[in-house]
Amino acid sequence: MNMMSEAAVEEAVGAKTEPQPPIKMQGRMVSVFYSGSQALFDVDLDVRKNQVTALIGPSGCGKSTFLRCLNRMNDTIDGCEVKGSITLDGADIYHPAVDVVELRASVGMVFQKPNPFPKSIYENIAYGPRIHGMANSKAGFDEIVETSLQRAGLFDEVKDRLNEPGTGLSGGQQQRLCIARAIAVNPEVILMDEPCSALDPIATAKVEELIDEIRQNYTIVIVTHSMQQAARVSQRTAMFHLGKLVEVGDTDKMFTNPDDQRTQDYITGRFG
Ligand SMILES: Nc1ncnc2c1ncn2[C@@H]1O[C@H](COP(=O)(O)OP(=O)(O)OP(=O)(O)O)[C@@H](O)[C@H]1O
Repeated sequence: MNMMSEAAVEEAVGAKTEPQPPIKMQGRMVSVFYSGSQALFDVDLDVRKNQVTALIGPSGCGKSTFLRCLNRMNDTIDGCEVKGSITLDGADIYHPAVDVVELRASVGMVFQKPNPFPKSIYENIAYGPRIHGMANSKAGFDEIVETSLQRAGLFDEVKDRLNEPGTGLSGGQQQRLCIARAIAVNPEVILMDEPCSALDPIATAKVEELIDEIRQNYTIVIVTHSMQQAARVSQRTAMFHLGKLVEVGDTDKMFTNPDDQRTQDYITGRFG
């Protein structure tokens, strides 16, 4: 019998389904407890490579809690316990042999409030690469600093004041500095917890443009309260409610034709 490959069958019938990018991170049955009180319930969620995945849902639904599981930031919270499994390229990130400092370089994080170190712009970027021994000469670090600032779309604005304090930049510039700092240690995934909530609309637009550009090279997971932002920047959206993952799907579908009534109610502003 003449068997056709799956791709050939799709071509023959004119199927338009785009192949999904490979899975970069995978959460299975992820539950989180704070001092025994359960905040996240059995979450199964895949994060796909070179996509932006948006986590949405009403306040307190567990978005940040799930985000922090992806680079073990919850380890830093007393009384917090994570159950289930989370993998990066198929490897368990909670395995006892995992070096958490290395993990957090591979899975970097950008916070709600820009938090540059109280050091120069240059040192904000060079600090991580120095700890990780990524260069062995001044020229090597100069190159990392320039490339990271370029990638974060900030180099032209700061190239003449690299030795001035990072805290002297505008809020939007500080947030792009924090993105450059995450980029400097060669991450594979960048987690962003409401990265624009402290920024004005123009700075927000710049960071959103930047997110769209850098996803070519990285995988991004973003927590946002802004439905417009989720719709603008993400390819996949995951909706949380009361600690549970309600549904996840292509952003276009989630915002036009979600399967779950709770998603419909949330995106149309009926609750949250
Ligand atoms: N450090 C903590 N200690 C104890 N409980 C916590 C802690 N962080 C979060 N929680 C609880 O876990 C639940 C989920 O919180 P989480 O911050 O993950 O939600 P969220 O969806 O990100 O909320 P928001 O949109 O308001 O930031 C909430 O009930 C919250 O009170």
